Amino acid sequence: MKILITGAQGMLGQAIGQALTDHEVVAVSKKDFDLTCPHEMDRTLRNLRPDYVINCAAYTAVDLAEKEKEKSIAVNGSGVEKLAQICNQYNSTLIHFSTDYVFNGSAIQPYTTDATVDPINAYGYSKLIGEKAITRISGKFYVFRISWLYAPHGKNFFRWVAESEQSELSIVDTQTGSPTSALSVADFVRHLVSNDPEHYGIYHFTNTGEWTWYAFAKAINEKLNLNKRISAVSEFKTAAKRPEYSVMDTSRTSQVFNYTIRTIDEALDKVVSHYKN
Ligand SMILES: NC(=O)C1=CN([C@@H]2O[C@H](COP(=O)(O)OP(=O)(O)OC[C@H]3O[C@@H](n4cnc5c(N)ncnc54)[C@H](OP(=O)(O)O)[C@@H]3O)[C@@H](O)[C@H]2O)C=CC1
Ligand SMILES: Cc1cn([C@H]2C[C@H](O)[C@@H](COP(=O)(O)OP(=O)(O)O[C@H]3O[C@@H](C)C(=O)[C@@H](O)[C@H]3O)O2)c(=O)[nH]c1=O
Repeated sequence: MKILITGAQGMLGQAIGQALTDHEVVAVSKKDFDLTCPHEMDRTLRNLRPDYVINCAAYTAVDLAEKEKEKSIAVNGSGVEKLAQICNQYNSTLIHFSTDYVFNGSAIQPYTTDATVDPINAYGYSKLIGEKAITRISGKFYVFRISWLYAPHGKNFFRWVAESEQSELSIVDTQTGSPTSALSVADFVRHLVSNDPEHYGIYHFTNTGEWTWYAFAKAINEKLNLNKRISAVSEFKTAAKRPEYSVMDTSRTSQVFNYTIRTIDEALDKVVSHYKN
């Protein structure tokens, strides 16, 4: 397969690039494929005619988005809309990633894909605009809502806990979600590209199980033998609100794609082992 990966230098883009070694991959980053430059995107797809476009490019600064709403929408909303149109025009299947932050967090059981969306921060709102545009344009598309992404590389919570010089961390235990390894997402994408059921739509992909950020930090601390003192707090002041509960139901994804998803604990073990080596 000929595959274009956008946002290839980001955390997920790198992980997916490393997982797709059996395919002809063209990896592009913001400087040559900017979601806010339709002509650049059109030219690339016209020349390349990829079977798949895996869009890992996004505006992901959750707190900054509160101040930069327009910019976040230009990338995650209008930019994604344009990309979906261009994929349609050149008959490429679009694989796109959205977020658990499209939900308001008031649920008490895992969100299914048809649960009501109601983002409570600007980033979630901008991602929802992108999802809706892709669905409206239709065509050959997969949107995977993922959550709390981390990896041995890139900027993420796992690396912050592992590398912070602070010996004591105070972490919220009032938000619950499913930390998801970018290595797991990449493995799933590899499986999808080789076994595409052409069953397009919106899906949830997370490692299975749930932790609070505090529980996640404790698990990282233990598995890496960091010996930090980690305490639970009920509040950590941030510019953007975060959902209190954003666990997503992944059962449909497992069924449709015939794929067993790793648990949060197994996935963390794997990231820890990569991180150490
Ligand atoms: N990180 C997380 O916890 C989660 C992420 N997601 C989603 O997963 C996807 C991948 O996220 P992740 O890998 O963490 O994100 P990163 O921020 O690590 O990577 C995103 C990449 O997109 C690039 N980018 C930013 N703006 C543009 C633009 N206008 N045009 C082209 N490229 C651009 C960034 O470049 P530069 O750095 O130079 O700006 C960066 O390399 C995103 O869709 C995100 O919304 C969903 C849930 C959780
Ligand atoms: C630095 C710090 C953060 N926290 C809290 C704040 C927040 O609730 C939680 C995690 O903080 P982060 O800023 O790493 O996480 P955040 O940027 O909210 O992560 C989100 O990113 C976007 C892109 C997504 O799509 C989401 O799925 C989610 O992964 O930890 C503490 O409790 N103590 C601390 O010292």
